[in-house]
Amino acid sequence: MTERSIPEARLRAHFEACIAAQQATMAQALPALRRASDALAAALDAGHKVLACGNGGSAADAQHFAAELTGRYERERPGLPGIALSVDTSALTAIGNDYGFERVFAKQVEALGRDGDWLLAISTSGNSPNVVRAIEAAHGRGLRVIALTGKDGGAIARMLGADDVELRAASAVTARIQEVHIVFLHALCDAIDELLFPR
Ligand SMILES: O=C(CO)[C@@H](O)[C@H](O)[C@H](O)[C@H](O)COP(=O)(O)O
Ligand SMILES: [Zn+2]
Repeated sequence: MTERSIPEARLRAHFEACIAAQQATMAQALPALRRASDALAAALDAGHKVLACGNGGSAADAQHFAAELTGRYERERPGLPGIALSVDTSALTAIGNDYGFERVFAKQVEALGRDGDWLLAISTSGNSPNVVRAIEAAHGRGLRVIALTGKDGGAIARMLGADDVELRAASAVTARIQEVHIVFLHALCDAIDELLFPR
């Protein structure tokens, strides 16, 4: 076992930076989060579905959210239609191999997306080309977009329409942005439960 030990101050700094990012985001994102919550709940209530995509940690977030829709969040309720586009290795490798990695989500959006569905597009930089292409495909298929971003919102912020919603984490650090994104996603789950399945 190593005799080296990480200073507690360094560990504390993670929490402090996370808290600061959460507070800065809370100060500016609640109206957009409310709009996203209401829109998503209404779409699911009308029988539409959510497609979710992102890379790396954001792929995990997309899967996490889809699982909370199809399974459950905090209360017992019927499953809701959410599909993560990052989970099908055959689709990812075939589309990536045949069309290029930039098309891995877009091609699935074209195949699965229907008018009235929503795309949950997650990118901390707002610049991942395959997420950008997924949003283009979504717009072409009549889907609206909830984009989870950070930094300056990147290319994604500039391509959203008036019917889309950007939820931007107020941080320039990828890890902090991801931590805020998880709060956004759990808040959306809670709002969906509260609006569609009130206790
Ligand atoms: O989780 C992390 C870093 O915390 C990484 O896996 C990270 O998600 C990857 O580098 C992604 O490719 C970053 O893409 P994006 O958030 O800029 O769209
Ligand atoms: Zn990470």
